[in-house]
Amino acid sequence: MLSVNHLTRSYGSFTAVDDVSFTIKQGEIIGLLGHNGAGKTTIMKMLSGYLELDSGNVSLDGVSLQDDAKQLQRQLGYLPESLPVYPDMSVAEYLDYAAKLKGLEGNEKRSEVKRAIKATDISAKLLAPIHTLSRGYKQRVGVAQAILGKPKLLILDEPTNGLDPEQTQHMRKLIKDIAKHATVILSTHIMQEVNAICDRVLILKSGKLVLDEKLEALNNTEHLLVESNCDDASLFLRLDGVKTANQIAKHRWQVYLEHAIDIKTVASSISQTLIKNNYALYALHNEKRDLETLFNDINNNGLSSTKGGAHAA
Ligand SMILES: Nc1ncnc2c1ncn2[C@@H]1O[C@H](COP(=O)(O)OP(=O)(O)OP(=O)(O)O)[C@@H](O)[C@H]1O
Repeated sequence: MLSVNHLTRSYGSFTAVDDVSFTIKQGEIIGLLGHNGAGKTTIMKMLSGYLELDSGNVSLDGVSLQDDAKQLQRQLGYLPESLPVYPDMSVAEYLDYAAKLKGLEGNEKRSEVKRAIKATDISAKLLAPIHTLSRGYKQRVGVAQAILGKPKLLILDEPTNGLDPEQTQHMRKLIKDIAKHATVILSTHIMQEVNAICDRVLILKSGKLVLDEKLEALNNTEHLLVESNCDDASLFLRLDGVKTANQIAKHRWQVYLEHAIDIKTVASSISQTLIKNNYALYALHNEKRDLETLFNDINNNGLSSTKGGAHAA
Protein backbone atom coordinates (compact mmCIF):
# COMPACT_ATOMS: atom_id res chain seq x y z
CA MET A 1 0.00 0.00 0.00
CA LEU A 2 1.16 3.54 -0.82
CA SER A 3 0.65 6.00 1.97
CA VAL A 4 1.05 9.73 1.36
CA ASN A 5 0.74 12.07 4.34
CA HIS A 6 0.65 15.85 4.36
CA LEU A 7 2.79 16.20 1.25
CA THR A 8 3.88 19.80 0.73
CA ARG A 9 6.25 21.43 -1.72
CA SER A 10 6.99 25.04 -2.62
CA TYR A 11 9.06 26.62 -5.36
CA GLY A 12 10.42 29.75 -3.68
CA SER A 13 7.45 31.40 -2.02
CA PHE A 14 4.91 29.62 -4.27
CA THR A 15 3.24 26.53 -2.77
CA ALA A 16 2.75 24.06 -5.64
CA VAL A 17 1.54 21.13 -3.48
CA ASP A 18 -0.26 21.96 -0.26
CA ASP A 19 -0.80 19.35 2.48
CA VAL A 20 -1.93 16.46 0.25
CA SER A 21 -2.74 13.08 1.84
CA PHE A 22 -4.09 9.84 0.37
CA THR A 23 -3.54 6.09 0.48
CA ILE A 24 -3.64 3.62 -2.41
CA LYS A 25 -4.09 -0.14 -2.17
CA GLN A 26 -2.31 -2.65 -4.37
CA GLY A 27 -4.12 -3.24 -7.65
CA GLU A 28 -5.81 0.14 -7.77
CA ILE A 29 -5.44 2.46 -10.75
CA ILE A 30 -5.62 6.06 -9.64
CA GLY A 31 -6.21 8.99 -11.96
CA LEU A 32 -4.57 12.21 -10.80
CA LEU A 33 -6.49 15.08 -12.39
CA GLY A 34 -6.17 18.81 -12.38
CA HIS A 35 -5.77 21.74 -14.72
CA ASN A 36 -2.34 22.85 -15.94
CA GLY A 37 -0.26 23.88 -12.96
CA ALA A 38 -2.48 22.12 -10.38
CA GLY A 39 0.54 20.24 -8.98
CA LYS A 40 0.24 16.78 -10.57
CA THR A 41 3.81 16.56 -11.87
CA THR A 42 5.21 17.95 -8.64
CA ILE A 43 3.41 15.21 -6.68
CA MET A 44 4.62 12.51 -9.06
CA LYS A 45 8.19 13.79 -8.87
CA MET A 46 8.05 13.72 -5.08
CA LEU A 47 6.58 10.20 -4.96
CA SER A 48 9.30 8.96 -7.25
CA GLY A 49 12.05 10.63 -5.25
CA TYR A 50 13.05 13.04 -8.06
CA LEU A 51 12.07 16.02 -5.97
CA GLU A 52 12.50 16.51 -2.23
CA LEU A 53 9.48 17.03 -0.04
CA ASP A 54 9.34 20.22 2.02
CA SER A 55 7.24 18.34 4.55
CA GLY A 56 5.09 15.26 4.89
CA ASN A 57 5.99 11.65 4.26
CA VAL A 58 5.56 8.88 1.71
CA SER A 59 5.79 5.15 2.32
CA LEU A 60 5.26 2.05 0.22
CA ASP A 61 4.41 -1.16 2.09
CA GLY A 62 5.85 0.39 5.23
CA VAL A 63 9.14 1.50 3.63
CA SER A 64 9.51 5.23 4.04
CA LEU A 65 10.89 7.42 1.25
CA GLN A 66 12.72 9.56 3.79
CA ASP A 67 14.32 6.61 5.60
CA ASP A 68 15.18 4.41 2.64
CA ALA A 69 14.74 6.17 -0.70
CA LYS A 70 16.87 3.57 -2.52
CA GLN A 71 14.75 0.59 -1.43
CA LEU A 72 11.55 2.40 -2.30
CA GLN A 73 12.89 3.51 -5.68
CA ARG A 74 13.75 -0.11 -6.54
CA GLN A 75 10.04 -0.88 -6.16
CA LEU A 76 8.80 1.85 -8.43
CA GLY A 77 8.62 2.62 -12.11
CA TYR A 78 8.27 6.19 -13.30
CA LEU A 79 7.32 7.58 -16.67
CA PRO A 80 8.12 11.28 -16.37
CA GLU A 81 6.37 13.99 -18.37
CA SER A 82 9.47 14.38 -20.51
CA LEU A 83 11.63 11.32 -20.58
CA PRO A 84 15.34 11.88 -19.95
CA VAL A 85 16.29 10.34 -23.24
CA TYR A 86 19.71 9.61 -24.62
CA PRO A 87 19.14 10.51 -28.29
CA ASP A 88 22.02 8.56 -29.76
CA MET A 89 21.41 5.33 -27.86
CA SER A 90 19.40 2.64 -29.59
CA VAL A 91 16.22 1.47 -27.87
CA ALA A 92 17.93 -1.79 -26.90
CA GLU A 93 20.96 0.01 -25.44
CA TYR A 94 18.74 2.41 -23.52
CA LEU A 95 16.63 -0.37 -21.98
CA ASP A 96 19.75 -2.32 -21.06
CA TYR A 97 21.10 0.82 -19.37
CA ALA A 98 17.78 1.51 -17.60
CA ALA A 99 17.66 -2.11 -16.37
CA LYS A 100 21.18 -1.79 -14.91
CA LEU A 101 20.14 1.42 -13.13
CA LYS A 102 17.34 -0.57 -11.50
CA GLY A 103 19.90 -3.05 -10.22
CA LEU A 104 18.96 -5.86 -12.63
CA GLU A 105 21.74 -8.13 -13.81
CA GLY A 106 22.42 -11.26 -15.87
CA ASN A 107 19.49 -13.47 -16.84
CA GLU A 108 17.03 -11.47 -14.77
CA LYS A 109 18.02 -8.32 -16.65
CA ARG A 110 17.72 -10.03 -20.04
CA SER A 111 14.33 -11.54 -19.30
CA GLU A 112 12.96 -8.30 -17.86
CA VAL A 113 14.12 -6.28 -20.90
CA LYS A 114 12.52 -8.88 -23.15
CA ARG A 115 9.28 -8.75 -21.17
CA ALA A 116 9.15 -4.93 -21.30
CA ILE A 117 9.80 -4.93 -25.06
CA LYS A 118 7.02 -7.44 -25.62
CA ALA A 119 4.57 -5.67 -23.34
CA THR A 120 5.05 -2.31 -25.06
CA ASP A 121 5.31 -3.81 -28.56
CA ILE A 122 8.51 -2.01 -29.56
CA SER A 123 10.54 -4.91 -30.97
CA ALA A 124 10.43 -3.43 -34.50
CA LYS A 125 12.51 -0.42 -33.37
CA LEU A 126 15.05 -2.02 -31.07
CA LEU A 127 18.06 -0.94 -33.08
CA ALA A 128 16.77 2.51 -33.98
CA PRO A 129 18.48 5.47 -32.29
CA ILE A 130 16.00 7.09 -29.89
CA HIS A 131 16.13 10.48 -31.64
CA THR A 132 14.70 8.89 -34.81
CA LEU A 133 11.55 7.58 -33.05
CA SER A 134 8.09 9.10 -33.35
CA ARG A 135 6.60 10.63 -30.21
CA GLY A 136 4.34 7.61 -29.72
CA TYR A 137 7.26 5.17 -29.93
CA LYS A 138 9.32 7.29 -27.52
CA GLN A 139 6.38 7.15 -25.10
CA ARG A 140 6.29 3.37 -25.36
CA VAL A 141 10.02 3.19 -24.73
CA GLY A 142 9.38 5.35 -21.66
CA VAL A 143 6.76 2.91 -20.40
CA ALA A 144 9.05 -0.03 -21.18
CA GLN A 145 11.78 1.40 -18.92
CA ALA A 146 9.17 2.16 -16.23
CA ILE A 147 7.94 -1.44 -16.00
CA LEU A 148 11.40 -3.02 -15.84
CA GLY A 149 11.79 -5.01 -12.63
CA LYS A 150 8.00 -5.41 -12.16
CA PRO A 151 7.56 -2.37 -9.91
CA LYS A 152 5.01 -2.42 -7.10
CA LEU A 153 4.20 1.20 -7.81
CA LEU A 154 4.00 2.60 -11.30
CA ILE A 155 3.79 6.37 -11.75
CA LEU A 156 2.82 7.50 -15.22
CA ASP A 157 2.75 11.19 -16.14
CA GLU A 158 0.36 11.48 -19.10
CA PRO A 159 1.05 7.99 -20.46
CA THR A 160 -0.99 8.31 -23.64
CA ASN A 161 0.34 11.74 -24.52
CA GLY A 162 1.21 11.71 -28.24
CA LEU A 163 -0.21 8.27 -28.95
CA ASP A 164 -2.58 7.59 -31.83
CA PRO A 165 -5.97 6.01 -31.06
CA GLU A 166 -4.74 2.46 -31.67
CA GLN A 167 -1.64 2.96 -29.52
CA THR A 168 -3.84 4.57 -26.85
CA GLN A 169 -6.01 1.45 -26.70
CA HIS A 170 -2.91 -0.68 -26.48
CA MET A 171 -1.46 1.47 -23.70
CA ARG A 172 -4.70 1.34 -21.71
CA LYS A 173 -4.74 -2.44 -21.90
CA LEU A 174 -1.10 -2.54 -20.87
CA ILE A 175 -1.76 -0.34 -17.84
CA LYS A 176 -4.65 -2.56 -16.78
CA ASP A 177 -2.47 -5.65 -17.10
CA ILE A 178 0.29 -4.05 -15.04
CA ALA A 179 -2.22 -3.04 -12.36
CA LYS A 180 -3.02 -6.70 -11.67
CA HIS A 181 0.25 -6.84 -9.76
CA ALA A 182 0.98 -3.20 -8.93
CA THR A 183 -0.45 0.11 -7.85
CA VAL A 184 -0.70 2.60 -10.70
CA ILE A 185 -0.99 6.37 -10.49
CA LEU A 186 -1.42 8.20 -13.75
CA SER A 187 -1.95 11.83 -14.51
CA THR A 188 -3.97 12.93 -17.45
CA HIS A 189 -6.11 15.74 -18.82
CA ILE A 190 -8.32 13.29 -20.67
CA MET A 191 -11.54 12.35 -18.89
CA GLN A 192 -12.24 9.40 -21.21
CA GLU A 193 -8.89 8.00 -20.13
CA VAL A 194 -9.91 8.10 -16.50
CA ASN A 195 -13.30 6.60 -17.27
CA ALA A 196 -11.66 3.87 -19.35
CA ILE A 197 -9.05 2.66 -16.90
CA CYS A 198 -9.11 4.21 -13.45
CA ASP A 199 -10.74 2.86 -10.29
CA ARG A 200 -10.43 6.05 -8.35
CA VAL A 201 -9.83 9.69 -9.04
CA LEU A 202 -7.91 12.37 -7.14
CA ILE A 203 -8.60 15.93 -8.24
CA LEU A 204 -6.14 18.68 -7.44
CA LYS A 205 -6.78 22.35 -7.57
CA SER A 206 -4.06 24.93 -6.91
CA GLY A 207 -1.95 22.33 -5.13
CA LYS A 208 -4.72 21.08 -2.84
CA LEU A 209 -6.51 17.75 -3.02
CA VAL A 210 -10.15 18.68 -3.48
CA LEU A 211 -11.64 15.29 -4.32
CA ASP A 212 -10.73 11.66 -3.64
CA GLU A 213 -13.46 9.35 -4.87
CA LYS A 214 -14.07 5.96 -6.49
CA LEU A 215 -15.06 6.37 -10.10
CA GLU A 216 -18.04 4.08 -9.78
CA ALA A 217 -19.49 6.14 -6.96
CA LEU A 218 -18.60 9.33 -8.75
CA ASN A 219 -20.33 8.50 -11.98
CA ASN A 220 -23.46 7.66 -10.03
CA THR A 221 -23.22 10.71 -7.85
CA GLU A 222 -26.28 12.71 -7.21
CA HIS A 223 -26.10 16.00 -5.47
CA LEU A 224 -28.58 18.51 -4.20
CA LEU A 225 -28.57 22.03 -5.47
CA VAL A 226 -29.54 24.26 -2.56
CA GLU A 227 -30.35 27.92 -2.98
CA SER A 228 -30.18 29.62 0.37
CA ASN A 229 -28.63 32.66 2.04
CA CYS A 230 -26.78 30.25 4.34
CA ASP A 231 -23.04 30.99 4.36
CA ASP A 232 -21.91 28.19 6.65
CA ALA A 233 -20.73 24.89 5.08
CA SER A 234 -20.63 23.19 8.47
CA LEU A 235 -24.39 23.40 8.68
CA PHE A 236 -24.67 20.96 5.76
CA LEU A 237 -21.66 18.86 6.73
CA ARG A 238 -22.99 17.90 10.12
CA LEU A 239 -26.08 16.28 8.61
CA ASP A 240 -26.16 12.49 8.15
CA GLY A 241 -25.58 11.45 4.54
CA VAL A 242 -23.82 14.66 3.45
CA LYS A 243 -20.30 14.20 2.12
CA THR A 244 -19.26 17.59 0.74
CA ALA A 245 -20.75 21.03 0.42
CA ASN A 246 -19.50 23.38 -2.29
CA GLN A 247 -20.58 26.97 -2.48
CA ILE A 248 -20.70 27.59 -6.22
CA ALA A 249 -22.06 31.13 -6.19
CA LYS A 250 -23.71 33.58 -3.84
CA HIS A 251 -26.71 31.76 -2.35
CA ARG A 252 -26.01 28.53 -4.32
CA TRP A 253 -24.66 25.34 -2.79
CA GLN A 254 -23.94 21.89 -4.21
CA VAL A 255 -24.34 19.30 -1.50
CA TYR A 256 -22.87 15.88 -2.38
CA LEU A 257 -24.23 12.83 -0.62
CA GLU A 258 -22.78 9.61 0.71
CA HIS A 259 -23.15 6.63 -1.60
CA ALA A 260 -26.57 4.88 -1.53
CA ILE A 261 -28.14 7.39 0.80
CA ASP A 262 -31.81 8.30 0.48
CA ILE A 263 -31.80 11.70 -1.21
CA LYS A 264 -35.28 12.66 0.00
CA THR A 265 -34.32 12.15 3.65
CA VAL A 266 -31.24 14.36 3.28
CA ALA A 267 -33.23 17.00 1.38
CA SER A 268 -35.74 17.08 4.18
CA SER A 269 -33.09 17.46 6.90
CA ILE A 270 -31.38 20.23 4.91
CA SER A 271 -34.58 22.24 4.64
CA GLN A 272 -35.45 21.74 8.31
CA THR A 273 -31.94 22.70 9.46
CA LEU A 274 -31.82 25.83 7.31
CA ILE A 275 -35.16 27.04 8.57
CA LYS A 276 -34.34 26.17 12.18
CA ASN A 277 -31.19 28.30 11.86
CA ASN A 278 -33.11 31.25 10.43
CA TYR A 279 -31.78 30.96 6.88
CA ALA A 280 -34.02 31.41 3.86
CA LEU A 281 -34.44 28.48 1.47
CA TYR A 282 -35.16 29.63 -2.08
CA ALA A 283 -34.87 26.30 -3.93
CA LEU A 284 -33.76 22.70 -3.41
CA HIS A 285 -33.57 20.02 -6.07
CA ASN A 286 -31.34 17.13 -7.12
CA GLU A 287 -28.94 16.93 -10.07
CA LYS A 288 -26.85 14.06 -11.45
CA ARG A 289 -23.16 14.55 -12.26
CA ASP A 290 -20.51 12.68 -14.20
CA LEU A 291 -16.76 13.05 -13.90
CA GLU A 292 -16.47 15.73 -16.54
CA THR A 293 -19.13 18.05 -15.11
CA LEU A 294 -17.83 17.46 -11.59
CA PHE A 295 -14.30 18.36 -12.72
CA ASN A 296 -15.59 21.56 -14.32
CA ASP A 297 -17.64 22.43 -11.24
CA ILE A 298 -14.65 21.97 -8.97
CA ASN A 299 -12.44 24.10 -11.16
CA ASN A 300 -14.95 26.85 -11.73
CA ASN A 301 -16.24 27.12 -8.20
CA GLY A 302 -14.84 28.86 -5.18
CA LEU A 303 -15.16 26.57 -2.19
CA SER A 304 -14.98 22.90 -1.51
CA SER A 305 -15.79 21.60 1.94
CA THR A 306 -15.61 18.00 3.03
CA LYS A 307 -16.32 16.25 6.31
CA GLY A 308 -12.57 15.91 6.69
CA GLY A 309 -12.27 19.69 6.78
CA ALA A 310 -13.26 22.71 4.77
CA HIS A 311 -10.75 24.54 2.63
CA ALA A 312 -10.56 27.25 0.03
CA ALA A 313 -10.06 25.50 -3.31
N1 LIG B 1 10.89 24.20 -11.09
C1 LIG B 1 9.87 25.03 -10.85
N2 LIG B 1 10.10 26.30 -10.42
C2 LIG B 1 9.08 27.14 -10.13
N3 LIG B 1 7.77 26.81 -10.27
C3 LIG B 1 7.50 25.57 -10.70
C4 LIG B 1 8.53 24.62 -11.01
N4 LIG B 1 7.93 23.47 -11.41
C5 LIG B 1 6.59 23.69 -11.35
N5 LIG B 1 6.35 24.95 -10.92
C6 LIG B 1 5.02 25.54 -10.71
O1 LIG B 1 4.31 24.71 -9.79
C7 LIG B 1 2.95 24.60 -10.18
C8 LIG B 1 2.59 23.13 -10.33
O2 LIG B 1 3.30 22.62 -11.46
P1 LIG B 1 3.15 21.12 -11.94
O3 LIG B 1 4.07 20.94 -13.10
O4 LIG B 1 3.29 20.22 -10.77
O5 LIG B 1 1.62 21.14 -12.42
P2 LIG B 1 0.83 20.07 -13.32
O6 LIG B 1 -0.48 19.87 -12.64
O7 LIG B 1 1.68 18.87 -13.55
O8 LIG B 1 0.64 20.88 -14.67
P3 LIG B 1 0.57 20.36 -16.20
O9 LIG B 1 -0.77 19.73 -16.37
O10 LIG B 1 0.69 21.65 -16.97
O11 LIG B 1 1.73 19.42 -16.42
C9 LIG B 1 2.80 25.42 -11.46
O12 LIG B 1 2.28 26.69 -11.12
C10 LIG B 1 4.20 25.53 -11.99
O13 LIG B 1 4.38 26.73 -12.73
